[in-house]
Parts: sequence; C-alpha cells; structure tokens
Amino acid sequence: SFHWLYLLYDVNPPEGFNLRRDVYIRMASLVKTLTKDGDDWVLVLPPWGRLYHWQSPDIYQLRIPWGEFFSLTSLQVNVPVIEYEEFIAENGGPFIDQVLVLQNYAEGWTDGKWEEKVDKRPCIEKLIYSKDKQGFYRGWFWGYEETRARNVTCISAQGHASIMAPVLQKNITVTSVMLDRAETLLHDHYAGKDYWDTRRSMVFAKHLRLIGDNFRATHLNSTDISDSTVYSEDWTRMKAKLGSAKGGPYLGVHLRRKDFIWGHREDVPSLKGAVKKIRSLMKKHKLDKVFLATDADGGELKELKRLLPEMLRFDPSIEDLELLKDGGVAIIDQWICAHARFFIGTSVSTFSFRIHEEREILGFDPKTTYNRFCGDSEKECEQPTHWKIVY
Ligand SMILES: C[C@@H]1O[C@H](OP(=O)(O)OP(=O)(O)OC[C@H]2O[C@@H](n3cnc4c(=O)[nH]c(N)nc43)[C@H](O)[C@@H]2O)[C@@H](O)[C@H](O)[C@@H]1O
Repeated sequence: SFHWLYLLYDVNPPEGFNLRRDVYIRMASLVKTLTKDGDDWVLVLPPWGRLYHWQSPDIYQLRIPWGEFFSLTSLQVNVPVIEYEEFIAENGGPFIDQVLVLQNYAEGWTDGKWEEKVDKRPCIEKLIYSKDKQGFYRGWFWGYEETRARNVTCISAQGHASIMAPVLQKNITVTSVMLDRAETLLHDHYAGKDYWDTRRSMVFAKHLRLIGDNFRATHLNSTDISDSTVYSEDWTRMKAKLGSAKGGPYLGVHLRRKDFIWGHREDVPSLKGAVKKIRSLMKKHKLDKVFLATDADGGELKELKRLLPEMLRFDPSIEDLELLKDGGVAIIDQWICAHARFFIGTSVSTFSFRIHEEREILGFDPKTTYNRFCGDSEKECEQPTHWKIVY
C-alpha cells in the first residue's frame, strides 16, 4: 500500500536557532536525494523549543511548530515537509521506528586522510536514550513526553548529508527514521543552486514580516516601493537583480554579545569600539538613523543607550513577546536589518550570516552586506565572504 517514509532529525541541544536553520538545508538536500530515487520520503520538521538562547522568562517556548516562524507552503514547494504533530496523526501514534545517533569516528581521520564514510559503530558518548519497562526508548523528543523510539543505533558518519541516503534506503523496512545530531553531516554543496533553493524557500511567516514592515514604516521611514525591496511571497519568482535593492535610510546593525564576549574573543568589539564604528558608518553613508539588533544583557543595553542614545530597537511588550516568542523577535530583528541601506554584523555569527542571505535574496549590492565589526585590537580583520545566489 502507498505510504510515506518519514525522515525526522534533531540537532545538538546547545546549538542556536540560526545554526539549526542551516542544518535544515542539509536535511532538505538529503530528502531531495532520497526522493530522486523514487521513494516517497517526507521531512518531519523538528518542533522548536528549549533553546539555550531563548531565555525570556515566564513565556512558554516548547513544542513550537515551524509554521509560527516560517511559511509552511513555501517550504513545501521545495521539498515535502510536515509538522511533527501531523506526523503523529498520520503515523498512528508517537512512535519512531529507528533513531540513528550520528557521531564522528572515535579514531578520527585515519592516516590524516579525509574520506567520506558511514559505519555502524559503538556509541562514543553516553546516550540520552534509555529503555523503559515496555522495551521502548525514552529520550528528548522536543518536549513530547509520549514519544518513544523502537530502536536506537549509533552511526559514525563523515561526509556530506547525502551519504546517509544508501543507509536509509537499506532501512526501508521501517517507516520512520530519526537522525539525531544531524549537524554531524556536512552540506551536500554549500552555496550551490540546491542550497539556495532551500534557503530561498525558508520564507519567514507572514505575520512576522508584517510586524517588521510596520516597524520600518513607522520608525525608519522605510517602505518596499521607495527602497526597491519589493518582495514576492512566492520565492520561485523572487529573483532580484544584484544591486537593485536600495534599502531604507538607516544603518542596520547586528551586535552579538552574551557567549560571544565571555570567551574574550579577539574578533568581537567592546561596546565603545562598536559605537565608534557605528558612528563612522552613519557619517560615511549619510544615514541619521540606526537600527540595532542585539542579544546584549540589561547592563550592556543600558551602556549602549548611554553611548548611542539615538539607536532604535524592536522592543516588544510582554504580551507581544508571548505571541512572537524569542524566535519571532529574532526573525523581526533579522528582517529589519535585511532592509537597511547598509548592514554590519558580528564575526562568525550565524545570526548575521542569515541576514547576509536575506539581503542577497532581496538584491542588495554585496558591498552593503558583507561587513562585520572588528575586535578593538584585532590585527587582520577579514570581512565575511560573499556567497552569490545561484538560481
Ligand atoms: C558560539 C555559537 O554561537 C552560535 O550563535 P550564533 O551563530 O550567533 O547564532 P544563533 O545560532 O542564532 O544563536 C544566537 C541566538 O541568540 C539570540 N540572538 C542573538 N543575537 C540576537 C539579536 O540581535 N536579536 C535577537 N532578538 N536575538 C538574538 C537569538 O535567540 C539567536 O537565535 C550558537 O548557535 C551556538 O550554539 C554557539 O553558542
């Protein structure tokens, strides 16, 4: 009889929102490889929640479906996807047939030579999965207490996402397979056409875009018509020419703090250093408004307001935060930064990288996008790479 094969996945718990968005691209690519061979695989979207960075107190942030942050219909144009609760309903219950826990090779690269390979191996780390009285495995399934796995196996994998295709196809006697620690797999082809197709299909949920657009219009004198950033909800038609977007009359800034400063990394500026750079960019590009996206804590925010009193931030009320959640606020911050005439981000932050991509999709001149702060005493401050869209 006709039925879907379900591919589920999860990512190492400490990883943040924007790295997880990157892992989605790798999994979508794997599903494309699997379906090329004629099998009916569908990707089950791992619910959002319990993210280390989502620290807003007293708001419920668990079992969040993808539809709250992304346009599901847009994702589905690229690759077949369903929400986790839909999987439970279709699958006849909260059972996952097989969990494959991905890990590296205990011995590392043999002979210092890197080759792609996959093998069933003993588990290197202690598993978070344990057998219950009925012989099912309990573990972390996005806060769904009733979900259980029938089988858990460790797999050493070294290579791009699609090296898992033959393994999954051999497993075809089961209906649902979950790849845990999916970030172990690399991109099939980073920044290639397929990467960009999937990335373009990750259209933000409409209500979040509208809130961002409203903020731009109200506080930043920025509208799509005047800024040449007209957006098409249908991503397959969104093919803006490089350099065609003008952007709103403000400087967009992503200033990553928290764990990025605790390590005293030399590529992250002091607040003073950052504000100095912001001021010089505003002058250079003749912009009198600055929009700041940051995860700075209370003390640092106070200091920022003192050093840069004119800065504008998206600062939702508690009621709005309850609706949008930390993930929604992060998206609105990214959306506003993506529409600025000039953008500067933070070194190696995937939050900043996702803004680069959004601006690339909107058609900004790369000179206005691939910029980052330098540490106060950083010697060689290499700027981010321009990854050109491939259509
Ligand atoms: C060192 C690594 O850094 C990686 O972070 P990095 O790439 O910046 O980016 P993310 O993976 O998104 O993690 C950072 C999280 O912090 C919050 N955040 C950071 N900057 C902002 C901002 O400007 N506005 C808002 N609203 N929220 C912000 C947000 O929840 C975001 O998802 C982590 O994913 C890894 O777990 C690891 O910690």
